[in-house]
Amino acid sequence: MSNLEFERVTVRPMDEYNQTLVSHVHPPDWVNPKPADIYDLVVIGAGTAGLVVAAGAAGLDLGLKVALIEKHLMGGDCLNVGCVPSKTIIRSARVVGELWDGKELGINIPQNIDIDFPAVMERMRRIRAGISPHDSAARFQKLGVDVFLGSGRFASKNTVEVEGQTLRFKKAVIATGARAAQPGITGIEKAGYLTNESVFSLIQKPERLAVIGGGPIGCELAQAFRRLGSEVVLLHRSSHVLNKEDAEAAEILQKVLIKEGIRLVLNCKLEEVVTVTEGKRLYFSTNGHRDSVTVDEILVGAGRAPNVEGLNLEAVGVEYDKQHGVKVNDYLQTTNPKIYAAGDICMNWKFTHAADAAARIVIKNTLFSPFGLSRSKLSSLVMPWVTYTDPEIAHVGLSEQEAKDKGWNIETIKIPFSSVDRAIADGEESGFLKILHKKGSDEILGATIVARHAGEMISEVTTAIVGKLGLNKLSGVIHPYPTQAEAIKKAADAYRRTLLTENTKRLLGFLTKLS
Ligand SMILES: Cc1cc2nc3c(=O)[nH]c(=O)nc-3n(C[C@H](O)[C@H](O)[C@H](O)COP(=O)(O)OP(=O)(O)OC[C@H]3O[C@@H](n4cnc5c(N)ncnc54)[C@H](O)[C@@H]3O)c2cc1C
Ligand SMILES: NC(=O)c1ccc[n+]([C@@H]2O[C@H](COP(=O)([O-])OP(=O)(O)OC[C@H]3O[C@@H](n4cnc5c(N)ncnc54)[C@H](O)[C@@H]3O)[C@@H](O)[C@H]2O)c1
Repeated sequence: MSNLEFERVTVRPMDEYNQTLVSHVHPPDWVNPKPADIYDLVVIGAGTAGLVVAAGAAGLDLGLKVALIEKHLMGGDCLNVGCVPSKTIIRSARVVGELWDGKELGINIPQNIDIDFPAVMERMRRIRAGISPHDSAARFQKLGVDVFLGSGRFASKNTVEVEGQTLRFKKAVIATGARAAQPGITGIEKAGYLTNESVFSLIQKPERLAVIGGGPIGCELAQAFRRLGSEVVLLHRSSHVLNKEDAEAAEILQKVLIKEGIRLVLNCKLEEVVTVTEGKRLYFSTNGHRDSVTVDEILVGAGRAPNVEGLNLEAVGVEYDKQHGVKVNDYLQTTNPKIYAAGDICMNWKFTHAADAAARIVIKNTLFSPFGLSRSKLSSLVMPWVTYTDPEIAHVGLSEQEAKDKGWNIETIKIPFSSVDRAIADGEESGFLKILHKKGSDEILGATIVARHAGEMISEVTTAIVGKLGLNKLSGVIHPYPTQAEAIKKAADAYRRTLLTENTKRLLGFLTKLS
């Protein structure tokens, strides 16, 4: 790649922090190495999935030759325009949420909280730059990976081209991720809008912000911007936000969003966006009523589009579609048996930890499963996820609806946090824990937690599912008092109480009287 092309890689604003970020994840003076004769693995895309595959394969010290190709910023969405910047500004926004609760907790807070939006964003840029050495070109080079900066494209059944060089591979991995899907609303392209790729470059707070899409991106960022001082309208197509979550959980979050001053429009059909002197005007209808709202900025979080373009997948027999991405089997193998895929490019679970877990499967299946023996399967993963709103909504395993759809006989135990002492002390009683188990058995099938730190709690349930620890075992686990995680023990105890039939109760009563 020529230096001129490198210079075009910028992350706005190009302050000292973003310069540091770029110097790590797309160094301007990087010189692509001379390719090896043949690579055991060529990985296209250096987001979480690609990085984990490359580091895992090269880091084993088995002398494997691994090439990693990245066209933009190593670290992909997670580091640059996803988890890291979003969670960093959510942290600042949480302070405001805490202050708003101050009066209830006996602390009088001044009417006007002074929010320094530029400082919030600068802190985010500083922290992101500070984390970036972990995903840097230099670190991967040290690990023994040949890092190529440029756009990767299959040239033949066993070669990939990057910046005029040809890399021969034994196996290849597509880890090119996804980007914000275009919303397809009349006039929106002309009016202009932000996505996750541009919103973290803001240095001034938008006074009025419309967020399109009430998925994880929309909900997390709508709440963060509201708390950081923007007037926010959240426009969502369905009857509740976070479609993939338990409706009761979403309902709790919706109440909080509304209480915090977000205008929430559900069942929203966006019709048109027009630029007027006052700003960007969005016309929409909801439950048969036409309405409009005028804002300074529009943020779109309306799903993802897989990065399948420009890879020349047809030439290597890799099937894909533009909505769901690269087609893979349970072993993450594409329709070309030598080519695998991992992460957002091919999976419904679009999470960093899912990309990481998939990358580990790919390492195993490409390098350590001779003749296809002992391959790992995607379907064997137990996948938790968390939406980092306040309260957080965490989930693992099956939902009630999925269990019903499968025709499974299930029981649900629900523990409201209003019955958990620590949550009461914290003034955080509105959430709940729901655990699903097989009817007539203590086997846990899934759980949803709505709580300020639900994300920290869900791993206990995940561990129980993975380790096949049923509710009987969890009931014997001592949970420190007072913690919100006691809700899990309460659920386990509640299950054990269901084992007490009238006869056993009578027998126990009788034995107690005798002793
Ligand atoms: C705002 C936001 C917040 C999020 N928050 C969370 C969170 O809190 N927790 C969580 O688990 N997940 C979160 N996610 C999701 C998470 O970021 C993704 O699931 C994860 O980054 C997927 O990793 P990946 O490696 O599959 O793809 P990506 O991270 O998208 O990486 C793909 C890489 O491939 C490169 N590439 C594409 N085409 C080519 C090519 N032809 N040649 C070379 N390189 C190419 C791209 O430039 C990119 O760097 C969030 C996402 C967003 C947008
Ligand atoms: N905490 C996390 O783990 C986290 C955070 C952010 C993003 N992510 C990942 O990123 C992915 C993308 O997030 P997302 O929120 O963009 O996608 P999403 O698909 O989960 O949600 C987008 C929502 O927007 C709605 N929508 C689409 N077009 C619309 C329109 N024109 N008007 C109104 N509503 C519309 C959809 O019905 C959908 O429910 C997610 O799948 C998630 O896995 C994860």
